[in-house]
Amino acid sequence: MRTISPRQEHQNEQSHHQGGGDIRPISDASMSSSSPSPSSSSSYSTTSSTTSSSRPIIRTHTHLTYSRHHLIDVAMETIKISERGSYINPSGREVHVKEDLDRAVENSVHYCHDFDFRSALLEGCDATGGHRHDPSPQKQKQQQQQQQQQQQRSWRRMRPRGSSTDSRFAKTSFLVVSASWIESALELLRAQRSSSSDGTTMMGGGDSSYRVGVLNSGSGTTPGGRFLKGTVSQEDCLCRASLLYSCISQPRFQSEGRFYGKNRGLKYGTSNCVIFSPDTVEGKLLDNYEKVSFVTIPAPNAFTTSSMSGKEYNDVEGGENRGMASRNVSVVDLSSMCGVDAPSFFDEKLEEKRSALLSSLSDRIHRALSALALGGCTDLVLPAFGCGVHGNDPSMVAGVFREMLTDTSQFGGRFRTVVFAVPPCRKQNYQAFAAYFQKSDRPRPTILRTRKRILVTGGCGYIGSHTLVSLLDPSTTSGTNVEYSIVVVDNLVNSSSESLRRACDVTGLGGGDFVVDGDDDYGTDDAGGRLIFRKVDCADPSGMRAVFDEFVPLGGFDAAIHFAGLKAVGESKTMPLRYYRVNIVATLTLLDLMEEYGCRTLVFSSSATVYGVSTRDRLNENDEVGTTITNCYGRTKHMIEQILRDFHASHEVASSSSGVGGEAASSSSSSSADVRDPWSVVILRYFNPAGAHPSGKMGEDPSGVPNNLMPYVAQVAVGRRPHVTVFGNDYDTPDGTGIRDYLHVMDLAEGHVAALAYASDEGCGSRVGGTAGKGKSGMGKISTFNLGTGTGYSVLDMVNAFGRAVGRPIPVVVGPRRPGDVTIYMADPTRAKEDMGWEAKRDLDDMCRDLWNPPFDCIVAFVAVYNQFLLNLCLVRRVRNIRTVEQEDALLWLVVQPSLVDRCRTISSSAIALDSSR
Ligand SMILES: O=c1ccn([C@@H]2O[C@H](COP(=O)(O)OP(=O)(O)O[C@H]3O[C@H](CO)[C@H](O)[C@H](O)[C@H]3O)[C@@H](O)[C@H]2O)c(=O)[nH]1
Repeated sequence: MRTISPRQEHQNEQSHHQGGGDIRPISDASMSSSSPSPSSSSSYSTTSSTTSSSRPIIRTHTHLTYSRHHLIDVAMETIKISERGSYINPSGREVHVKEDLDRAVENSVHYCHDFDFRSALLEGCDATGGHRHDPSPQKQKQQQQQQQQQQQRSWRRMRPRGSSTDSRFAKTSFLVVSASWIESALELLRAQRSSSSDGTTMMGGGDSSYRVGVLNSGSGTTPGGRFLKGTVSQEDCLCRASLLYSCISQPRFQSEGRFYGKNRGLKYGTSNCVIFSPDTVEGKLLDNYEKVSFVTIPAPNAFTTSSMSGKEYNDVEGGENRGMASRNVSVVDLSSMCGVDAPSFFDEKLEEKRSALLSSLSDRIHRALSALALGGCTDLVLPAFGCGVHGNDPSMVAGVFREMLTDTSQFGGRFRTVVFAVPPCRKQNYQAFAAYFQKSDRPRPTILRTRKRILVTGGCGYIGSHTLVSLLDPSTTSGTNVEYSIVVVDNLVNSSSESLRRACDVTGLGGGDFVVDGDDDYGTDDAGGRLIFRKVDCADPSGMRAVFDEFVPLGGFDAAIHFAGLKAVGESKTMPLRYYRVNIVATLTLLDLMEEYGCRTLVFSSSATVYGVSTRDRLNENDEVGTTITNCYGRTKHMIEQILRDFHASHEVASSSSGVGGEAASSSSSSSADVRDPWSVVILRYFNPAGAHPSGKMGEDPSGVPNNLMPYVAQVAVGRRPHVTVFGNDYDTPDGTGIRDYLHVMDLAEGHVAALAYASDEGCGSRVGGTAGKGKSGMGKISTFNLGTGTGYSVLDMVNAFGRAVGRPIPVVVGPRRPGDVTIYMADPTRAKEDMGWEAKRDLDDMCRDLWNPPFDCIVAFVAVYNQFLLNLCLVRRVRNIRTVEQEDALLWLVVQPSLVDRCRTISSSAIALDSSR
């Protein structure tokens, strides 16, 4: 169990926690300098203000969420690499970094708070690194001369051939990317290198004279922030992924008056001292490491201003901001960047504080850019400086950067490419920077994908886990502007978190590391984790509250998909109270918390069973529901639909009575929220889901005897059961057996993506999973959709189709009708197609083929059991040595199915080969 609540954890980290992003484990294959495979990466969120065809394309890998322990291990390994001076690369070769690392450490420069960057830039040299505290003028002069000579030597070594600090480019090329900083730096290096080698040119010409510099929004008091403690601020991530820590943690930066010494001596805030670390060894486990320069300076902290006056802030925030105007640092016009919030800032005191913050921000950004320019950096990777837990307004920060970097400004043309890298989880930061670095006469970004965080209850089950695949798969959501990160809550009563690992596996998102289990002290997904798991019962208010609380600092949830609940029709008849308690209470708990935390978009997993015993062949959403339902499970679904309608209606009443002026509605808790967002609810009535993910790695795994037809048929096909009992062949249908609307589970999964887009007004529902639709918006509404194909198949159709997929007939025995079964149950799916643009794409053969595709891992597991069995036979010659039910079950499979044994043998050998190659 967690020993510290995520909220506490977040608060504890606030002083150094910058907003995450570059979790880049030392062993992460994506560190490799080779191009990422399409399945493990996605290119997105690239906004450029130039039309240059040769601009670097930043590809961003999926961001993984790692346990804090893992991150600490990575940090320790980084330290060891620094000490050892070498590392073993992925090919097993020892790569020596010592020489370059020593040089980077030695050449790291400290600029004191009064170092005059402006003059240094004008002179085109870096001067001395600035020592303010020299005791005598004579000694100071002597020291300066010495240092100048030393620096000149250093710069001669470091400065790229053919360039000087005052070299200028025709134009700076800007990019805003949803990616991590190191990743962006690596891509810049690759892009520059390829533009040099293939003869095409970057802005300003492609040659080898480039140096990539990264702005590190660092801790003022502790080198590397808390990277040794496994946290995920920008600095933490940079220090794990490079050898920057060795450069900034040197004792000479700790002494009084120097960077850390100076900052530690301040009562409030941080100073504007700067450390420039040239050509720091970066990318520890790349085949060959790269060299990137870093400038380290703390970002001003917006929260500091709330506890003091603007004057105080100016005075104490390093104490160096006084007199900034006299150093002629350009301060951006405040009114131009106040956006919609502007009026609230014109409170006199707030205005004063904001002005002070802006001054400090301008000063620090100026100093950071100056240090990078003096250091000969031609291409920059910049963060949303201080826009994480330091609370700076991203529009303000982007505005300051623009003021300093664009064409006519001070650094206009000073750099060749400037990449603003914003971790995917920081969509507001991304949008602010995209807005500032995209002018109307320049092409709009073709894709501006934002990340939405979705809470999925019951996500480990059959339909839930397949839906995760669709939500995570870029090809499913390619028609939308969004990308999803998912938090799954599930009590695992009837499922396993293994399905999440499989979901990650089939989407190429990183296997087991991707899943964060609730039983350990793991970090949050501040770095943009795509799939997080919390083992929580949806009906447990405190457990669920902890999950909502945990994600508040990260922006909370944009929507929820509610799968959690019990679903066995037969069981529900024998334990009705359990069904009512679990299904209804879980929903009420979820709704309460969604309301409280302002998450107002819900997709609910209902069932066609709510239509009850209908006499209509094709059911549409306006048909009567509820009156003829034959089991408690179905009634819980119907009741929840009713609850959702009542709940939604109550908000419509509240918002209409609150009026434009936001007059109080009846309930105080809802009235404040009602003027913000309307509730959008989509109820999905599933018909008969069947099939599995085509990879064969996922599927339905019912415990005990399957209730539904297709899982039962599958067990007969593998010899686990002798035959299928057909429940009645005297129905009024062509072959006498019942007809149902069977739907491929991946079509059903895509129906949820469409529903989410529809409910959230993403305007792209028409492209998700189906053909042309109108893509209407369901925002603010409650809508109900049938998810079915509109085509019916009889029991015998299904059994025969499966027999075709398997390659032999499936034995059937005709039995009596099953009580409660109806003759025909088919969907009229027109509304889903017209409103959400969704329709089923897969047919009966797809369903049977994918269901038959046996899970690879499962076969390998059986091979292991089979081998164990043979061993036992040899040793003891008694079958009794097979000890577990699973072993007996597996043995039964293997004995009954010799063909499967053969397949197992074949696959077994390739599995061994696979293992040894890893
Ligand atoms: O061993 C079996 C199992 C089923 N059937 C027949 O196969 C058809 C499908 O039966 P399922 O149990 O697979 O599915 P149902 O249509 O009965 O019910 C399913 O679909 C419903 C909506 O159509 C509800 O969602 C319900 O919860 C869900 O179990 C029926 O004619 C049934 O009589 C057999 O002949 N033999």
